[in-house]
Amino acid sequence: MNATESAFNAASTAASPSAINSAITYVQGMSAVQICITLLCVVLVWDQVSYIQKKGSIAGPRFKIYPIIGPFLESLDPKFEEYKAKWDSGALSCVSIFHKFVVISSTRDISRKIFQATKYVKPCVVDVAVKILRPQNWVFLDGKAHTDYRKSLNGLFTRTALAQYLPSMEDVIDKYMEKFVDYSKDHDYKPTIYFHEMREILCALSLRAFCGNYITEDQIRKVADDYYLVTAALELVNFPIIIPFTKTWYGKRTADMAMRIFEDCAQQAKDHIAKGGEPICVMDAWCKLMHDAKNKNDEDSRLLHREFSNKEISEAIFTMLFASQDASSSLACWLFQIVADRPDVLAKIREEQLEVRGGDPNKRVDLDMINNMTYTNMVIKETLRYRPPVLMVPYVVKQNFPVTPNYTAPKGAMLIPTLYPSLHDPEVYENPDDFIPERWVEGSKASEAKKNWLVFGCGPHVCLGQTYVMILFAALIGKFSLFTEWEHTVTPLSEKIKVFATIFPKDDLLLTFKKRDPLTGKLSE
Ligand code: HEM
Repeated sequence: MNATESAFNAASTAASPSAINSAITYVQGMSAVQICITLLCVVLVWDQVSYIQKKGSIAGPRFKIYPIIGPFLESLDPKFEEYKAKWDSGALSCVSIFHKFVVISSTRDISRKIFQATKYVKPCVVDVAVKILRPQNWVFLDGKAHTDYRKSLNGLFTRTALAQYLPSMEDVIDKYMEKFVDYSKDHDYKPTIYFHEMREILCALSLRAFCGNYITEDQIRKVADDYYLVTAALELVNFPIIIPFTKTWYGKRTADMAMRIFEDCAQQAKDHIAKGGEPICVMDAWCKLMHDAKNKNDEDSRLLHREFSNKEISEAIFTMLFASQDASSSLACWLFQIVADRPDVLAKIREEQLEVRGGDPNKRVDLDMINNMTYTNMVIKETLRYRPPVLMVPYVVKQNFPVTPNYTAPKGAMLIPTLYPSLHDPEVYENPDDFIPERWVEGSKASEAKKNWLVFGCGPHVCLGQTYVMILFAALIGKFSLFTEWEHTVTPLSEKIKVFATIFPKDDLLLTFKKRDPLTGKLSE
């Protein structure tokens, strides 16, 4: 240590206690009110300075208009139009709610970069999700642990695996066609809200596909009836501690109930496969993969060498239900509305559906048939583009992330890639706000623009169920088109977007169904 340094240290150690003493004396001279006001001012200034620093050069209010809370009240009732204004305000924009700093990306390339930046980001979940989905759940894994677990699940959603689940899914579709017709009949064929019915059919379809016949009708009804409690508990803004009789408490109770059912189903699937049974659902397929892997030694099989416990399987199945339920219900609502409003589209679907069945409407659905549903598939793709169920996917920044050459997202910030703008990019999709299934013909600009197709995300967390969605919806809309006639009552709110985890028509979808003869088109009551 040199002389100057020792002198400086001596001076500062000597000065510190006296400075502290005078500060203490000053504070002691202040009244309680003065202390509170001073603390409040410090917090307010710190909140604004920290916001301005994190914001840097990106779009967003120059300072927090509502100190501390930011636009918290708006976030309780999110509006599509407000989101859109935010995306239009810049490639990167920000808001700050309480201590959470949120950065939103609205361009295709930045969004893709975020989805793929595993070094810097990981999916962001609300605090209470860890309690409801359980801390050891695979969805909370990151990096290599996540990639390895994903590899063991990917095999459950290949086209070949999905073909095995189709027969039981078709049974559910048949049952619900009758149910919807009866429901409309009970309401004298007057338009009725079908938002809840769509959620129920999708829940029943998922549960049958995931758990096969191990889950009973009563159990399906119970999970389908109560599932909305889980959605409500996992809303972005919710109290992080589970207090009895609050939304989060009901949500956890429902999730625990569903996982108990899934645990029993998992054991039955294990027994079925051990006895040499063929897989007919996701759980069977998982047990079969584990069973077959025992005799193989390639890298992918090694991941399945260990026995996944019933509890673990039940937790993974619950995440699949959780990931699928809202997004699939959103797609169902828009698809039934859009097709009903466009009789020319419905007529073409019907024509194709008869054609792929060789003129026999009662032929059971199989994978070959689905592969030939070119037009039906284009209608589903266009619905997903026109009304993408998931608008944004929240990620959290693990370490300072240079998102662009001019902006680094700070560690701890929420970073949200947006999907909607890429899917309404006029450079790729001419008249992006029009519904045009033909834009998806093979070789077209839209079908070649793979980078814009962000409906299911991209990168290591890309949607596990994307192929399942395309197959399921082709079977679903195909059968309903052949065997039912449904009418949609258009209201001024039908085309407006309501945000409820995913997106839905603002009038909750007014429909009525009648039974239809698939060959003559004759309606019966
Ligand atoms: C129309 C329906 C659906 C849409 C639009 C959709 C969309 C998405 C999106 C945008 C993500 C985030 C991807 C990312 O971060 O890169 C995701 C993840 C996921 N989805 Fe879907 N999804 C749908 C249906 C389903 C279904 C039916 C399943 C059932 C198996 C499912 C299972 C998952 C899972 C497990 C993840 C998390 C994957 C991971 O973290 O590795 N999704 N989905």
